[in-house]
Amino acid sequence: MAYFPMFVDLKDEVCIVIGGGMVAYRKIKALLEFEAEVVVIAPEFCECVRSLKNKITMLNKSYETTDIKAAFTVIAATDDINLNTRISKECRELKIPVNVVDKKEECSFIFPAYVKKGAITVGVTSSGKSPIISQRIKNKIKEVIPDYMEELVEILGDIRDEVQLSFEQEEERKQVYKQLMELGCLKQGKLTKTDIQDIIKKIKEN
Ligand SMILES: C[C@@]1(CC(=O)O)c2cc3[nH]c(cc4nc(cc5[nH]c(cc(n2)[C@H]1CCC(=O)O)[C@@](C)(CC(=O)O)[C@@H]5CCC(=O)O)C(CC(=O)O)=C4CCC(=O)O)c(CCC(=O)O)c3CC(=O)O
Ligand SMILES: NC(=O)C1=CN([C@@H]2O[C@H](COP(=O)(O)OP(=O)(O)OC[C@H]3O[C@@H](n4cnc5c(N)ncnc54)[C@H](O)[C@@H]3O)[C@@H](O)[C@H]2O)C=CC1
Repeated sequence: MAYFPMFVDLKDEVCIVIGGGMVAYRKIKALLEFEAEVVVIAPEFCECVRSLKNKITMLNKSYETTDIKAAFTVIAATDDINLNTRISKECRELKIPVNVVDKKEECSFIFPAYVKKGAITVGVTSSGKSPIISQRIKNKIKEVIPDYMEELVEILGDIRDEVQLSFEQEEERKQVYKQLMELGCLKQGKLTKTDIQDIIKKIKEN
């Protein structure tokens, strides 16, 4: 059985992390990279979590059921197995997606190992079977995505409306993107306005 990679927009969504140890820290770092609004609840925070104090809200207390009411998602990352199980149950009752760091069966979603380059994200999962293998595959993938892809994806993203308006046929639109992508890779992301207009013109004329 394999898990489906569902990509979620976390920008400004309230993500509540219960627990303030190293595992929580890893999850917090990931959530912050995707611009979530992170609230961390724990009676004790490790040094790493404390170092993020300007980017997160820290509530120095033990978990209570009412804490999760307004959450978009919850991460149960305490070292107390029974508490993690309770948090999972309470989230499920409220239909809040929950991640539980010590029990895959209690998660409604799991974290991937990922590579992020601007808007490009590659996520790897072993569906809970071996995080260390996911980590290894991620490190290999990191080596093969050129840095210029970040810039190129922005350029191609910015012209979508114009291309949509200029070409009626899907096949023509596809040709525009394909040729721009190939030229963009050749020029390591440095596509100019003239490059774009030339390709659009050439395809219009055909
Ligand atoms: C199910 C899941 C739930 C979830 O956390 O979402 C889960 C669960 C558990 N992890 C455990 C252990 C380790 N986890 C890591 C590392 C990562 N774990 C991550 C995700 C996930 N871990 C989800 C499945 C992901 C998948 O399918 O691949 C990553 C990918 C993402 C992240 O953490 O954000 C991140 C790599 C990030 C990166 O490098 O990019 C390492 C390696 C290390 O520490 O360096 C070890 C030690 C080696 C080992 O055990 O393999 C244990 C046993 C704890 C114990 O033994 O006490 C459990 C509990 C269990 O197995 O039930
Ligand atoms: N999913 C993953 O990737 C991994 C998961 N784990 C699991 O994660 C668990 C946590 O690991 P660490 O962060 O290293 O543990 P830790 O002991 O460093 O941190 C636990 C945190 O939980 C907090 N906590 C305890 N009771 C609480 C309560 N009632 N309310 C709120 N917070 C509470 C503590 O104050 C502390 O901040 C481990 O028990 C292990 O089973 C371990 C390795 C990887």
